[in-house]
Amino acid sequence: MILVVGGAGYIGSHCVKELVKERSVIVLDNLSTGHFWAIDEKAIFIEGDLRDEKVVEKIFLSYKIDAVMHFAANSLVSESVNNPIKYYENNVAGTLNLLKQMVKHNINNFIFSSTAAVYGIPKENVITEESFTNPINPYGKSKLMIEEMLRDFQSAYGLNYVVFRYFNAAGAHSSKEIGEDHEPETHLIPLILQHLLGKREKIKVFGTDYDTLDGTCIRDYIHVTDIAIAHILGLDALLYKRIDNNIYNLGNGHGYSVKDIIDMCERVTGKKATIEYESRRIGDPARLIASSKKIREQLGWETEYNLNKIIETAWEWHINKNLNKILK
Ligand SMILES: NC(=O)c1ccc[n+]([C@@H]2O[C@H](COP(=O)([O-])OP(=O)(O)OC[C@H]3O[C@@H](n4cnc5c(N)ncnc54)[C@H](O)[C@@H]3O)[C@@H](O)[C@H]2O)c1
Ligand SMILES: O=c1ccn([C@@H]2O[C@H](COP(=O)(O)OP(=O)(O)O[C@H]3O[C@H](CO)[C@@H](O)[C@H](O)[C@H]3O)[C@@H](O)[C@H]2O)c(=O)[nH]1
Repeated sequence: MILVVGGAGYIGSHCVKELVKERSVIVLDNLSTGHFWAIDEKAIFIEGDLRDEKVVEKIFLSYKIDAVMHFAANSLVSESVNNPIKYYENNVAGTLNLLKQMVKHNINNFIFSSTAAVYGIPKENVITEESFTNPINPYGKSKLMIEEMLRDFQSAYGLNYVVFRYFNAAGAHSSKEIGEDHEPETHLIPLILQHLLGKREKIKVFGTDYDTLDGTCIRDYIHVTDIAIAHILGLDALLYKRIDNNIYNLGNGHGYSVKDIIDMCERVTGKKATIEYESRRIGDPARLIASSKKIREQLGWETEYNLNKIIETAWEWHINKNLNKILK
């Protein structure tokens, strides 16, 4: 049985959908940013907080857990700058609590959601796992601290782990049942699509004076189901001892500017956006593009969704969600 912590959230719920095809799954989530409706009905759900030792211990005593996938975190960069306590408490202390219980109950396999934010402002145009890590905000720092904690737990207690550093997760499940649904929403693609659906007056572009071709920031967008598939491959590799203790970037290897994304959203939806140009958002690096060569070579990961398909699935999900609301 696989324990998915944060399985009601955006990326966690997509991983649960893949996992339940082959395995028994139990989800622990406090529903702080996730949704009960997003959890696949084949999974067992326990509403609780990962910082609550009793809740976590009860799960480990009640079920035979083969591996833990850990998605639960707070992950808003600007919030982390203003409220670092929340980030060190939930991300770092919460993960420590989970790992302590894993050691106590002799559960050795762990998959962790890290982020491109651990690289800070990278020097390279394309980032490999060997690129220097130098996070510039408490969110990125909290994730890097956990990565370091994992190394120590490996050498002291024999914990086997895989860390995935996601670049910009986007898109929605092909069933249109689940997709990105954050409140407040801060991510570029859902904000543009909400605007094009008439739910927001305009789309703001943060910064037009970056050292990029059109002056706006460049990111590497990766479909949430491609991320989920990487987790399945990582899990199998861990359980069948083909790898241990590895860190992998998850991205498509293509960089798109904010303007490119708006253009593509307009093309997919057939609608025209109203754009407002603003000054830079604090803490945004100009360019984040992943090399995912390592996971492609070692685990045979292949991505299925290009930017066009990412935005198409996201758009279908937004329309479907809107329809469901109208019908209710
Ligand atoms: N979305 C991205 O582009 C992106 C990029 C890089 C890394 N990540 C990382 O991926 C993971 C998932 O991101 P997401 O976008 O799905 O976020 P999300 O907010 O949608 O999901 C997080 C889930 O964890 C739950 N949770 C939070 N704190 C908890 C706690 N103390 N106890 C129990 N449950 C708790 C939330 O209710 C939610 O369901 C996070 O760790 C995030 O840092 C996300
Ligand atoms: O209204 C908006 C929202 C965003 N942006 C820009 O769009 C780009 C993408 O922003 P966003 O969608 O907020 O994602 P990121 O800030 O790049 O962060 C995401 O991707 C990172 C990895 O690359 C992860 O660490 C984070 O958890 C995840 O939120 C950035 O240049 C933003 O400045 C705008 O111009 N206008």
